[in-house]
Amino acid sequence: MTVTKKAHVWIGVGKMEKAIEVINLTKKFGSLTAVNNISFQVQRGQIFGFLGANGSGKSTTIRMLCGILTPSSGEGRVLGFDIVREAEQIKQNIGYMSQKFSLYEDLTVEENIAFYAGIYGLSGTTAEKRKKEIIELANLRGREKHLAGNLSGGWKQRLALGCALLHNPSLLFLDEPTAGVDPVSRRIFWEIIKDLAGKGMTILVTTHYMDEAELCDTVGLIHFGNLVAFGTPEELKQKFGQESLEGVFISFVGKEELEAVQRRFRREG
Ligand SMILES: Nc1ncnc2c1ncn2[C@@H]1O[C@H](COP(=O)(O)OP(=O)(O)OP(=O)(O)O)[C@@H](O)[C@H]1O
Repeated sequence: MTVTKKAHVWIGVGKMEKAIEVINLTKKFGSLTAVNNISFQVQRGQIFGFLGANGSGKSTTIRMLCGILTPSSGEGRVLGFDIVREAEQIKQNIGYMSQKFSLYEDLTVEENIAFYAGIYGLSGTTAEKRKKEIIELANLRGREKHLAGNLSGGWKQRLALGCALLHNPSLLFLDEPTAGVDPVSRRIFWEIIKDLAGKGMTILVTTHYMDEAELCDTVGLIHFGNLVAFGTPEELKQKFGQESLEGVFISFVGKEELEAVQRRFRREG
C-alpha cells in the first residue's frame, strides 16, 4: 500500500513521475465527511481504478483533483500542480469524460468534435488535424456525418472519449465510462485506454465492473469516504485472501457494514 503522510518535494509537469499525489485530503459538506483524510499516489502512465459503492466519495475526490472543488483540508498535486492554487493549469492539462457523455445529440459526430475543439481553443489546421486523429483513434471513420443521438451506446462512448482527448491531455478522468455499454464496445474501449496509457497518459477510471478493475495497474477502494484498500489487483487479492477483485470488494464492504451493525448492537445492548 502506497500511502504517504510526510511532507513532499513536488516536481513540475513534464519531469514528474507522480501524476496524482494526495495527502490527507478531506472534504466535508456541513456535518457530512464525504472524503476522509485520504492519501495515495498514481504514477504517470498508469491506469488507476477508483472503486466504491454509490455515495462513497469518488466524485467528490475527482472534483477536488480537477480543481473544481476546494478541499476542507489536506493537499494534492495533479500533474505537478497544486489542486487549490494551480487549478487553472490542471484544467488545461486534463480530460474528463462523464457517465452521461456530454454530447450534443442533435449535432453530427464531426460537429460535436468541432464544438469541443472550439472549447479547447483549437482552430485552423491544428483543429482539423486533431479531428482526423480523434476519428481514427475512436474508430469513428465513416460515421462523421451521423447524428450523435442516432449512435449506439458504444459509438457514443467513443465519441465522448474522443472529445475529451482533443486537447491531448496528460491525465484523463473517466467517470463510469462503460456504464450501459455492450461487452464488445467495452472491450474496444479498454483497448483504446490501454493504448493511451502505453503512450504515457495517466488514466483515473471509476467503474462498477470488476473485470475492468482487474485491467487497472492500481486500484483504490473508497468506502464511506475512507480509502480502505489500495494496491495492484494482485496485492489486494493476496491481502484480503480472495481469488477475485469482486471478492475483495464484497468481502470488504460487507465486513464494514457488519461491523457497523455490531457497533450499533453493542451501543444499544
Ligand atoms: N455538494 C454536495 N453537498 C452535500 N453533500 C454532497 C455534495 N456532493 C456530494 N455529497 C455527498 O457526499 C457523499 C459522497 O458523494 P459522491 O458523489 O462523492 O459519491 P460517489 O462515490 O461519487 O457516488 P456515485 O457512484 O453515486 O457517483 C454522498 O453522501 C453525497 O450525498
